Amino acid sequence: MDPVTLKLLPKAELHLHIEGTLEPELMLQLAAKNQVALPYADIDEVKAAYQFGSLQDFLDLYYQGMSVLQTAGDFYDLTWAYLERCREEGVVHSEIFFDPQGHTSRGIGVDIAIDGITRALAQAHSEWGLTACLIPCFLRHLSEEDALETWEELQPHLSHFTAVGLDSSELGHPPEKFERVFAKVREAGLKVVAHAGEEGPASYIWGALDLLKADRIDHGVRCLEDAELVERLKAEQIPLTVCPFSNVKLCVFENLQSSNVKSLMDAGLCVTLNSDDPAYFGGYLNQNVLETAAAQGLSDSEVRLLLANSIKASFLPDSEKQRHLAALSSSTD
Ligand code: HPA
Ligand SMILES: [Zn+2]
Repeated sequence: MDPVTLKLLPKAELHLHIEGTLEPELMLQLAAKNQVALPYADIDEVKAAYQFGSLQDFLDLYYQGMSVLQTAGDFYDLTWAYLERCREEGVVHSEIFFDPQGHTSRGIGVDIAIDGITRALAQAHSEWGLTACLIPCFLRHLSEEDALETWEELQPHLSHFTAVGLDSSELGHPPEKFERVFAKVREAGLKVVAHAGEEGPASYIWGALDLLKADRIDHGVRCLEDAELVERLKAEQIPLTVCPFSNVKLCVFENLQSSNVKSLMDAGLCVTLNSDDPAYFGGYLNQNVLETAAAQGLSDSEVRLLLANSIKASFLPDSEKQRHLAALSSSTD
């Protein structure tokens, strides 16, 4: 598919960490403003540091990078820059993760992050009609107790959230560690999403489904190692939010050619493509879609199916889904 056509097609992004949209330029600018010391002299040094051998390598720099975010205005600027990118790329709806514990652990209250992020979301909605959901995630390398405390801190802000997620270091931190806190999340009427089967085994996807009752699986690419799991994901059409550039940068796959996007689609699964942490992984949504389609040999109708899946798998109301799906199917290239 050509880039101009892709830009014009309505699409949703469902796996995007707002802290992972922190471009090196803004990172250095905020570091100078807020007097936060970073181990980089200039933008080239920041970019040169983005060579990751694993998820943990990335996370170490990701948490360091977010330390420059100090004020509500900083969170606003960060979010606004991403939303402008959505406008340019024809993303009509975005479901945005943020990591409360990545901020509270360094003395920045959840209210500061939420204030800045939601101000930018409201402005994009009023200026060009972009819709968004905000999804706080628990950091799985921290304790259950820490997640429970964070859940309490989020209580005054629940009306801003559609779902709660689970992210950070996967291996050694299976979903069962967070069964009780996600029971509270569901009792509060929120949806559940969880990173699973990125670096971790297929059993973590079972855990996310059966114990956390996840509505969607973030990444999930290792599901193909378990035929019974694939049957379950297919039968229930549980969406997978796959992030091709992320998977290559974090060495889950060697390159886009060896990614399993096409195999997941051929297995009848509800696959969506997403950018995860685009400032760190080398590209935003449309570049992920275009380069993955080329590398995997996807036809234009398969690309359209991925975009339709992104709308269907979103947490938008049915009427909004129907509106976007109608616009997608009426646009011909
Ligand atoms: O891809 C990811 N996996 C786990 N945690 C994360 N936090 C930001 N990005 C990621
Ligand atoms: Zn992610």
